[in-house]
Amino acid sequence: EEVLDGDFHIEEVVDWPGINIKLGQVSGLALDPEYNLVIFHRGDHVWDENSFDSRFVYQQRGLGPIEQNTILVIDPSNAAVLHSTGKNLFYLPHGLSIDKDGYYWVTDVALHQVFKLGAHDKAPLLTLGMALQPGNDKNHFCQPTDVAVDPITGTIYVSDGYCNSRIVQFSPNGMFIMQWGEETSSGTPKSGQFLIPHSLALIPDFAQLCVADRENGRIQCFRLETGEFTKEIKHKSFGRELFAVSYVPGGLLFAVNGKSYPGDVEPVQGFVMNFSTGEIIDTFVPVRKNFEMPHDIVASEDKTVYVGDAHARTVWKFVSSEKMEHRSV
Ligand SMILES: O=C(N[C@@H](O)C(=O)O)c1ccccc1
Repeated sequence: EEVLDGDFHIEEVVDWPGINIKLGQVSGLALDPEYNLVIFHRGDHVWDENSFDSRFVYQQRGLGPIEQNTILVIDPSNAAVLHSTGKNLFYLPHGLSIDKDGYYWVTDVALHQVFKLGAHDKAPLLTLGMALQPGNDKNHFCQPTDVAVDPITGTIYVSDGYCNSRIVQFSPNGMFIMQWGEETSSGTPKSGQFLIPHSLALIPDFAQLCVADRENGRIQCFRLETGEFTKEIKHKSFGRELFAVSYVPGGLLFAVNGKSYPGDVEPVQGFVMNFSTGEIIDTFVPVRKNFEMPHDIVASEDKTVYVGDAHARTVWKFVSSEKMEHRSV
């Protein structure tokens, strides 16, 4: 297929007005069944060094939940806000994914919870974790980062989290099934060890789940059924941190890395990889503004890619250049 060889290039759609949408810290992006872009952002709340104590207990409850709508549904072509929801529910939004039935699955690192929401509902349909109580067992998370739902079985996978190092598997109705993963010990990180499992990409074609193992600067993939390690994808150009992954049926894996530390040579950028070989096919950066903390990435089958930035508080749209050429003709 032509996209898996060298002539594949991703470029920003520089006339897409979405970068002007007024947003808080953008934490999660997803596409709904109509290919609308859905943005999960923090409104007027921010995650900074005062947000948690040393035991990961959220310190800013007094602020109350975010009063703005934290979930925006955006028209992919003209970036119009089609629908917004999610006010007075969350304290620190993090991950967002949308299942094949169009339900939203979100995580909140302050509440240490995972929620299933209908696109037009106010109250969650399912809640996992105990509000504001960090923990590490069958019904407590610690700053859970993302959710992925198997389109075939409905099985729920949660990446948990900043202060745990595991992937937790639940049945479609939220019963704990099993977990895998452990803290990274000193020395070279081993397979199945994590240092902030930060983002999930479910790979239906290969029955695998890939995890952005953020502070280990790598992607690890596992068998959906068993949690058995299948492969690691790691490149020097990732630098120290790999923040997010997104898979497109047909074999492409997209990712964004973390901002460079002073003295690092690897720039902050997006990556397009061949899932099967792990090879990098292309890298990309925005033309307008700069990546500051690209926090999530989502891609669709037609190679449209969105990146959301928690520090730049913006979302960019990218497309593959051959598509761009048709557009320019
Ligand atoms: O990583 C951090 N935040 C991001 O992931 C995010 O989700 O905003 C963070 C780390 C230390 C202090 C405050 C924030």
